[in-house]
Amino acid sequence: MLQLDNWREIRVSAPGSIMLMGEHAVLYGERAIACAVDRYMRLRLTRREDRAVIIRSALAEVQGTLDALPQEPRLSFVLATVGLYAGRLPAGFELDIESEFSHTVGLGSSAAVTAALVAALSAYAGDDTGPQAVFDAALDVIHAVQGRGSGTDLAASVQGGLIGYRVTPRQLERLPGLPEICLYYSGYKTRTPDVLERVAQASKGYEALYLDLYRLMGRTCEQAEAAILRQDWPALGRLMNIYQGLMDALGVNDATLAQMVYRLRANPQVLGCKISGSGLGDCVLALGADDSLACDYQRIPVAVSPEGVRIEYH
Ligand SMILES: C[C@@](O)(CCO)CC(=O)[O-]
Repeated sequence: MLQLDNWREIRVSAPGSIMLMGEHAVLYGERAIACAVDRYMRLRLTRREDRAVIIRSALAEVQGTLDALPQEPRLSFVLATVGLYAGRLPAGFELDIESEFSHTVGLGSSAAVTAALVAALSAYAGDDTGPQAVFDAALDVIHAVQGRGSGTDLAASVQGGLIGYRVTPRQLERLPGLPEICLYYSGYKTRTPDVLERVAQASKGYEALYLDLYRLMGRTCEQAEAAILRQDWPALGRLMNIYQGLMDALGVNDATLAQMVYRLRANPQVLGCKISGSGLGDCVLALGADDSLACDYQRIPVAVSPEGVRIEYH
């Protein structure tokens, strides 16, 4: 408890994350694989004597009090998190948010900022800051802001490393590392809730077929976990390609993403590649790297971050 009494500043970092496999199917009870990546969201929280709340980030600045915070859609996850804790905090605070990655690329910035802020405010409130408590509170915020969400990227961000994950019954296993992976940003994205709505519309009249697709995605993901455990990278690449075919069947592939995928697959150094995340834009993930695509699409080299949410008291 000494650290809770004496701190002047709480610093929290949380890694970004990517989905390696399991997109969409994880919402239907199948397993997913995600990893924390070495790009971090960093927060600095200093306490105030009064009830003022001042939040500064590259996206927006907000000033209010614990009792009345303004609306700011660009900080919806941050403000929802503050709202969750406002009644339990002894006084106001100033918060500086710095991100090592843009919120437009698919590195799970909403999950990372929510995880980091839940940890910071839990520390300030004297609550449990363990990974399970941070995960549960952050998932509540994500559900409140965006509706559905499996929490896969959040789990990776909180725990760090490469993880196998299932929603119910909740399972989370650490997996060993990966060889070189690389993301390529398509230049546009469709919000996950909108992609989910498109899939829901497309599945009308084909519900049983879609459930079979989710089951196949789940089997593919389980085999991918086995390939990771035995470090069989050609097999993992092949399974990524199979999963990409299933994403296409689901209707979340498009012409640009398909072209990126096929250009990457033309390189023998790329063992496999697929959309990472919900689809209809955002990023393609390659197992291996390819320089030729980098002149047309932003290349985002990433490595697995063994570290999840980290709290420091100063
Ligand atoms: C499409 C989805 O499976 C992945 C989005 O990154 C949604 C989710 O898991 O919450």
